[in-house]
Amino acid sequence: MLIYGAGGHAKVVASILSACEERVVGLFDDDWQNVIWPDQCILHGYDPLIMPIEKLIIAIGGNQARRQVAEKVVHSFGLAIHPTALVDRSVRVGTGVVIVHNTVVQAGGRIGDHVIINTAAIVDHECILGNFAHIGPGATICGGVRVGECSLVGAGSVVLPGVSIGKECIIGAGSVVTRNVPDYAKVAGNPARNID
Ligand SMILES: CC(=O)SCCNC(=O)CCNC(=O)[C@H](O)C(C)(C)COP(=O)(O)OP(=O)(O)OC[C@H]1O[C@@H](n2cnc3c(N)ncnc32)[C@H](O)[C@@H]1OP(=O)(O)O
Repeated sequence: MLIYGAGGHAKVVASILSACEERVVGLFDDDWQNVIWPDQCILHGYDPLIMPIEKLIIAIGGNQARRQVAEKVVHSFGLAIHPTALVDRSVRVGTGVVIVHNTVVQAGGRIGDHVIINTAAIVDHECILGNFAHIGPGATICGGVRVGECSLVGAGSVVLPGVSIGKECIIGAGSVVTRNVPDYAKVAGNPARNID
């Protein structure tokens, strides 16, 4: 597997791949000359001609940055799903998705492309997560929730059943989201309110 990015999230992705006994054979980073990476692999700026048939994961936590990289990458995308993640077999998982240690994704879910479901998050039944969404560590997304493209649900937040979060929203860490959230909103607190 190739990974793009060399920060903290990339280390988590490498840990997942290692648990899956999959080797990181190359790492792309825009600042590759300054990258110190513990394992031996090719380090380079993005180049579509390097190992063109190897799959790639964009290991960048920032949603907008991950989307920008996806627009230029020519490689096809892989998946990184930690063996401790419980993903119901009915869940439709997109491409480039990263599902971290000790997560649960319940029946009937749809996970868009390049979504991150971070450590110990719970995504309950029939949730729809848009492309490039990020569910932060320890967040609980109750049943039937929608999270729009490129939105972040901050660490430890709770989203109540059936709530719809628009695109490019930020839900502050530790929030309780009780009502629908419009596109581009930044909300936080219990109950979550606009903080822009
Ligand atoms: C592995 C990983 O690390 S994955 C990382 C996942 N990331 C996260 O969970 C981080 C989520 N980010 C946050 O919670 C941030 O605080 C944000 C994005 C909501 C707000 O950040 P900023 O835009 O910089 O806002 P800022 O810090 O200036 O705060 C604005 C106001 O909102 C309040 N506020 C900020 N965050 C929160 C929060 N999580 N809950 C309640 N209130 C909050 C602040 O106290 C401040 O209130 P005030 O104006 O009365 O003083």
